[in-house]
Amino acid sequence: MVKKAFSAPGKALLVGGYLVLDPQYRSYVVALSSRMHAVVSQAAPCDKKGFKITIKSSQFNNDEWNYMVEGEAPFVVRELDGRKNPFAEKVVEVIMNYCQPAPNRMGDILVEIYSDPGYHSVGTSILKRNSYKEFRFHDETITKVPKTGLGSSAGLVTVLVSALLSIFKPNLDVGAEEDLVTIHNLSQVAHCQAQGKVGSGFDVAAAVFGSVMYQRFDPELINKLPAADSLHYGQALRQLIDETDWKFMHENITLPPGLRLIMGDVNNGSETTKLVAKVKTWYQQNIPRSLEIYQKINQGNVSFIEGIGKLVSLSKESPSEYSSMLESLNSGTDFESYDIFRQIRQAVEQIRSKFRLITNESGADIEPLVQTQLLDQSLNLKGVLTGVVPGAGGFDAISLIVTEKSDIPSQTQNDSNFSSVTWLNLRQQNMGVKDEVPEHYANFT
Ligand SMILES: Nc1ncnc2c1ncn2[C@@H]1O[C@H](COP(=O)(O)OP(=O)(O)O)[C@@H](O)[C@H]1O
Ligand SMILES: C[C@@](O)(CCOP(=O)(O)OP(=O)(O)O)CC(=O)O
Repeated sequence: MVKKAFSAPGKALLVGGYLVLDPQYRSYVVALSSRMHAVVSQAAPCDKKGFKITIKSSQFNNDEWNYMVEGEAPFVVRELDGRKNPFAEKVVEVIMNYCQPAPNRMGDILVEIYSDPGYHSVGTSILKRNSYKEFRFHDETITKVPKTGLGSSAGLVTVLVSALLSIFKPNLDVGAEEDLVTIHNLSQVAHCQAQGKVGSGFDVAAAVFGSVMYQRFDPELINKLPAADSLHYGQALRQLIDETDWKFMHENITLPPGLRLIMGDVNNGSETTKLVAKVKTWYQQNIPRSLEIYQKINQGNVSFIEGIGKLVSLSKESPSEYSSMLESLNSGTDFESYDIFRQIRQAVEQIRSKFRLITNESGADIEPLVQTQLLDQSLNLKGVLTGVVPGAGGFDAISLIVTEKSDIPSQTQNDSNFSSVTWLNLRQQNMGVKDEVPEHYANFT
């Protein structure tokens, strides 16, 4: 039996929150070392009129979803026991209508899902490992376990699309741009359909392509697809996936050498959809001033991206100058005398001050006072270049860019200002979807 395995990273949107919903603005997304995994295998065909796709998530109280595929296109899939997982269901539906297999000639498919520890709060879970991997096993179903906000659904959709597609397209090569674009387009469609809305898609883009400078696709591409049970769905889907230029930007980026990202989990309390709705209302009610504010934020975003790019270039062109800059950042002495560091700090301050203004005026807690205080105190720690409330903001987390040599947890452990922060054990990892070894997912004890 052929087995294959894939993994895809979680994300942190460092700059570009809210603006990224509009195709004209670019954002900066860092892929993280916490990854989602899928191991897929197919049984030999047997003489039946349909076949079953089983998706198993043993880490979440042995969650399992079984989808029956029968008849002919358009394929409408149903879960045999009425169990809901909209993301899994939409992936199965999208892949079936895109690949259009002959159900009577297919063997049953099993996909086992694993997610790295960073995605969910530890709670009462048990860590199990083998020599290659370690995962946390929870005693509750997936919807009951609190998330940390790394984009579990985007990761799930991306690895599931890769796994199922690899059955129908055995030469699928996740190292090839063309195949990655196919995985991306299919994943965006399934993810939007499962969410019931077309978000910016930066989380799916990072899961597929890794750390990227991202500018979104036109939401109409997905909005204008016919309904999944329509006779034209398969054809429209294939055209959209294979023959349409989505015109989105996904330029690979990397943080400068010697710097790394750290994430602090603060609390579990912000709902992105509510924040987005409040900001949209505020925006509409305050045109043209809101546009000017967005333009100021965008200036900050572009200046941040440019500053990071300058550091990457400097590290290559003048390594000794670069390393003394890092030294001064690490020791906290005089580093503001360096123009590029100042540019990055000022850019982030411009972004943050405008988001504080939007927070006050819209009632959406993008950078609430507690987070302002936390970030300002973080800037005084040794080795911290800058810090933001990632993504939609709120009370969930903070992200800091720090020197590799700094030890933020030990600088903050006895500091009551940081008592609400749990530093997450993850780092940036630029790689998007990648092949894994199926045998590495067995015998966890
Ligand atoms: N490990 C997993 N196994 C199965 N389904 C998962 C897993 N992780 C996430 N999901 C699916 O994604 C949903 C969470 O998506 P969502 O609420 O959008 O959170 P996020 O912001 O992390 O993407 C879960 O309810 C489940 O349907
Ligand atoms: C506001 C946004 O621009 C960014 C939201 O970023 P998060 O990283 O907070 O996202 P979730 O994981 O979905 O909560 C909305 C968007 O781009 O879709």
